[in-house]
Amino acid sequence: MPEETPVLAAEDVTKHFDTGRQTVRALENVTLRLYRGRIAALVGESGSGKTTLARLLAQFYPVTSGEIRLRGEVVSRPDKDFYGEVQLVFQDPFASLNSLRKVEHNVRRALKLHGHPADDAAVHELLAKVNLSPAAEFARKLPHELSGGQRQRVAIARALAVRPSVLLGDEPISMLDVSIRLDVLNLLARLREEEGLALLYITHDIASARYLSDDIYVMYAGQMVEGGPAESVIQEPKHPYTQLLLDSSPDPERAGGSSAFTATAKLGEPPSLVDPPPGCRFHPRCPFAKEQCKTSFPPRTEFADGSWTNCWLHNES
Ligand SMILES: Nc1ncnc2c1ncn2[C@@H]1O[C@H](COP(=O)(O)OP(=O)(O)OP(=O)(O)O)[C@@H](O)[C@H]1O
Repeated sequence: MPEETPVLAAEDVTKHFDTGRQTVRALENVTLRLYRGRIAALVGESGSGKTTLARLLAQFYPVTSGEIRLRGEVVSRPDKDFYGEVQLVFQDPFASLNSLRKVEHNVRRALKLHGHPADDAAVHELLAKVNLSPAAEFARKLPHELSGGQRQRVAIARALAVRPSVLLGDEPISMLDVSIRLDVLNLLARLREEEGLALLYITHDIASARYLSDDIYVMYAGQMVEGGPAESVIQEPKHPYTQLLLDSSPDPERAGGSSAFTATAKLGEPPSLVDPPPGCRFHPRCPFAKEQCKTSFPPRTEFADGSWTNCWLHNES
């Protein structure tokens, strides 16, 4: 990952939700950095904290500890300028669209809100940018008159209207028909290229992460366990959990194969985050777990290929 200052970063972030009766320890000391013109994928099972991290990055709610930094500066209270830079794209495109108003209204509103020219030409240009053409025709439709993929394109156009430098995509294709998922991924890749956007792509599908991203981050039960250049993480996964994810996602292009998991790959449930296992939260499912793993979370070990992991198997101390 590059040396330059990240556009947006979560630094050593912890998030606990206090629900009154109990505390959900959703994220523990997690760091993730997004760079201009790069796509980072965040992968992990359901409940690993991916959405929570995206929402912290988008400043939907405050961190329990740690920092969110925009171009190196700590963001203490999000304002209009922050949302001019950071936009979220949800799993369900309806979440960010006013379903009672036409596409053009939805896009125009975002343009106006951030002080950009909001005439028809500006609206049509954005629709064309997300491959909705003829733009004038799509502009006059209501969200429910579109297919899921078209609706997600409108949601992306609406996010782009703000001219952000960061786009956070929370499972942006998982509700779409399989046949058009690739189109939307390709659109995101093109926007990264053409607009120099920093992109976060959240998914539980490590194969699509490999397809789209430059960097991959792997999270398990609220702990960040591995990260690095996508090919290093895929071809030489260091953390047993990453190996498990790969083993349960067959990929003919991946060289070799691991591991101690083939027999046990689907066994085990992610732990409770109210009373999570101490140490490395993966240890109850890990066939390589040592005593140390049960008591303390390991420091990061870095590798020559640019990847890193937090795993006692790779730490001599
Ligand atoms: N507002 C909240 N109050 C209490 N607990 C919460 C809240 N938001 C999230 N959690 C809990 O935090 C944990 C992480 O949830 P999160 O939605 O971030 O996971 P995820 O990896 O995005 O999963 P999914 O893929 O299912 O969306 C879960 O145990 C969830 O129940």
